[in-house]
Amino acid sequence: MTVTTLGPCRFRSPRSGFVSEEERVPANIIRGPGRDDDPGALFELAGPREMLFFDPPRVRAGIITCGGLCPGLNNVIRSLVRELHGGYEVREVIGFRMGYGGLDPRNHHEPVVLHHASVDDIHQQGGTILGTSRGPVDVAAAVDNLIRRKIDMLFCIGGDGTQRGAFALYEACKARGHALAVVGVPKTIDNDVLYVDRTFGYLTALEEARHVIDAAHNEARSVENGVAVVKVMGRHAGFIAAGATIASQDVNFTLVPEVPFRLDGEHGFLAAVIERVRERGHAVVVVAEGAGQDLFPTEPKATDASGNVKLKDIGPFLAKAIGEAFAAAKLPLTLRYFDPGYQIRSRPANCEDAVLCDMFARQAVHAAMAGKTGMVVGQLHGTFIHVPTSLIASGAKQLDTDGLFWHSVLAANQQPDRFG
Ligand SMILES: Nc1ncnc2c1ncn2[C@@H]1O[C@H](COP(=O)(O)OP(=O)(O)O)[C@@H](O)[C@H]1O
Ligand SMILES: O=P(O)(O)OC[C@H]1O[C@](O)(COP(=O)(O)O)[C@@H](O)[C@@H]1O
Ligand SMILES: [Mg+2]
Repeated sequence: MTVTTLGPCRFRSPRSGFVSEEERVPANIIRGPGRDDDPGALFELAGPREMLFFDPPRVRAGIITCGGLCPGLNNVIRSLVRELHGGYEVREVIGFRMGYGGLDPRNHHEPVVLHHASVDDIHQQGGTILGTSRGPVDVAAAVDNLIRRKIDMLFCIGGDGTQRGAFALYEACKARGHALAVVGVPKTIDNDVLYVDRTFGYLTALEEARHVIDAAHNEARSVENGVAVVKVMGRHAGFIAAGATIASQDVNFTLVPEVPFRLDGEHGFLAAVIERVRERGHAVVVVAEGAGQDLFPTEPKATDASGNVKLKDIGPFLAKAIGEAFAAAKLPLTLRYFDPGYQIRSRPANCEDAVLCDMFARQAVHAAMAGKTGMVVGQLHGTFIHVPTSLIASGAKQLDTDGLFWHSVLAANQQPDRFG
């Protein structure tokens, strides 16, 4: 599975610790009885190349952040800038502002020049110093701008949408005969990117979610019949809800998009909450924002500026349903509702995410210098790889409900496999 390269590599790299172009990382590594020996896709190993497509002192690089916030965005920006300037001594690094919209000069988001010193302490801040946005950009105008500014490589830090956008820019540049290395760094706290073991920001999100769950647990167990509902992010995948449940061990119900559930009936979710409260006096519910969407009436679905379906708000819906169920059962209830989504994703990166951000960023620079394009830095089995953008953008990762991770959730919260 080789990624596209802009052309022959004629310049010697100033870096060391080179990896070979021939080294490959298999998608499947488990062998044994009943297992297919097929290694699956073989990905290029990420890392510094001895020979480069670009002559470092002539390089002009661009960086952009798109989509929702995620802990570690500034860490990635910093390490990109430091690797480009410090590792390769490139000519110029430009930060495009406010997401893809900032590539179109008509939007008047003047780019900033990023120096070694200007990114000095940005990794200590949450958010992104460049700004971000959702919504389309005029690709022709964006490419005109990139060509006019003589940008050789563009680092696109973002989720699936950003990587689709990056691919559109790469294709448009190719059609215009401009050799642009477009390299993606996968971002999302949802951790739902294919061919990436763990996206940066995810562990910080778990840590923050756990603090909120601790508070929810304290609130619930300090009153009579206390029920706390915590809604966490996770549009199509329940990795945050599941991971926070395992980390906390105080959650009693975990609802995720991958496992549909029924509210009513003898084996429904509401009966289970009532039973738990009757037995133990309190309950903590963690729900991913994308869970239970089929419980809402089907109607034409609204989308945000990027084309993402706007989800129905499952948190208050569940809280209301729990309130009604307790009233019908004539049980007193003290309900506490927590919605910490923005509080979580705007945090600075924790230690493990900070390490991951640095690693992703530096591999992205090595790839771009070697002229790799239309690709995203991925990670499988703890090893950094090059993944064609088309493959990353072809789908999304979800929880494996037969896997160890989800089984650990069920072991921790003791909820049944299915409600209803
Ligand atoms: N299919 C697509 N083609 C081109 N650009 C896209 C596509 N999908 C999303 N984008 C753009 O990528 C940017 C980020 O997308 P978004 O879905 O908001 O966040 P994320 O990258 O985190 O998934 C937005 O500017 C959006 O318009
Ligand atoms: O930023 P918005 O528009 O409020 O959207 C919230 C969404 O952003 C996220 O935090 C991240 O989504 P993206 O990775 O697509 O940017 C989701 O978990 C959540 O559904
Ligand atoms: Mg997305």
